[in-house]
Amino acid sequence: MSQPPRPAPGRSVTVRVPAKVNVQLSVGPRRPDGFHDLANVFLAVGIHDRVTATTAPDGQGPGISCSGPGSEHVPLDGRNLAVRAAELLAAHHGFVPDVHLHIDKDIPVAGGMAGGSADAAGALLACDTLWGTRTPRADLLELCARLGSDVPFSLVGGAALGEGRGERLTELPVGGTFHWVFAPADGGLGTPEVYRECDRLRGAAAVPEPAADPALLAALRAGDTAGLAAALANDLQPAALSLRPDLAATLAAGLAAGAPAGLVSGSGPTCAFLAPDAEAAAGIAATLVANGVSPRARATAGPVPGATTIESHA
Ligand SMILES: C[C@@](CO)(OP(=O)(O)O)[C@H](O)COP(=O)(O)OP(=O)(O)OC[C@H]1O[C@@H](n2ccc(N)nc2=O)[C@H](O)[C@@H]1O
Ligand SMILES: Nc1ncnc2c1ncn2[C@@H]1O[C@H](COP(=O)(O)OP(=O)(O)O)[C@@H](O)[C@H]1O
Repeated sequence: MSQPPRPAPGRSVTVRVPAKVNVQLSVGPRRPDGFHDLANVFLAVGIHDRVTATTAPDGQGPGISCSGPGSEHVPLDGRNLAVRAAELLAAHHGFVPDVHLHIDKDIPVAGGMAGGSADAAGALLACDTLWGTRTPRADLLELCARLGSDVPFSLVGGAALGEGRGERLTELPVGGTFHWVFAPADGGLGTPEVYRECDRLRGAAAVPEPAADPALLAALRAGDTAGLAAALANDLQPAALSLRPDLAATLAAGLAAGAPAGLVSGSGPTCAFLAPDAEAAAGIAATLVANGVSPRARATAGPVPGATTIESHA
């Protein structure tokens, strides 16, 4: 094994990485490998985790710590996707990583907003910058796809259509800013469990191949909130509602508070609502907090950029 370029101890790089909402999640039949082909229209939104990579003493492998809401549910060992990302990047370049990773979480954990994927993409970018390994973008995207289906999008951000498992991205033009309210729920939903429930609910019914909705893509391109509201669709929503029937009341409460449309974000249980503008979004979030439906409801907007270095002392 070769040695990494070794910045002085204590050098650090901080990357911020956005959450996502799936404005369309079209799920095809279960594949022989257990995954499902998707037409997954991702939008990156302004809720971010921060990943800081700091040079650590030799020979210890990656260390990990985590702060912020829900951090007690994040594994602090080799199961952590950020740790796996650092190990994978180091192996790609042929060395053993000596790095400490700190994750400052703001993305709801196990919430259907790709928090773990964000941390993986953030760790890849932070370590690549800290180590000066200058990994080509195409290689970084390939490493992302090995870490998880959603990880490439966390690196890229903006809006994109994910095909295959969701890892094959085509960036999408967006003609404006969309305003959102996110209503996190207590507890999480396991992604594999939600896909399994989707298959169970479908039973023997024929499942069409997944396809992106042209009306939804046109609404994104035009920055047309009403058009996007009419086209929002999530094939995993019936499964998430079957596992968490309480989410139906959250969706109804968001509409009652004035949102033109709402849906479960990805595999859930976070619910997402579109709003006509920033002021309306703030009002809907305040209502959901005040009536106790979602004490952590918050307003934000998208699209926003993918993983971005915000501090470098390397
Ligand atoms: C549902 C989505 C929507 O964007 O995200 P979340 O809402 O959970 O964040 C994604 O498809 C989740 O992507 P990600 O969380 O990266 O999944 P992976 O680690 O690749 O796979 C975890 C498990 O989910 C299932 N899975 C995932 C992707 C896919 N196209 N088909 C699947 O069936 C498989 O059971 C797989 O073993
Ligand atoms: N860095 C990480 N942050 C959050 N969860 C992580 C991380 N690494 C591994 N996990 C695991 O991944 C699971 C899914 O978390 P997350 O990615 O936040 O949700 P989702 O897949 O619903 O978007 C968590 O239950 C946790 O056990």
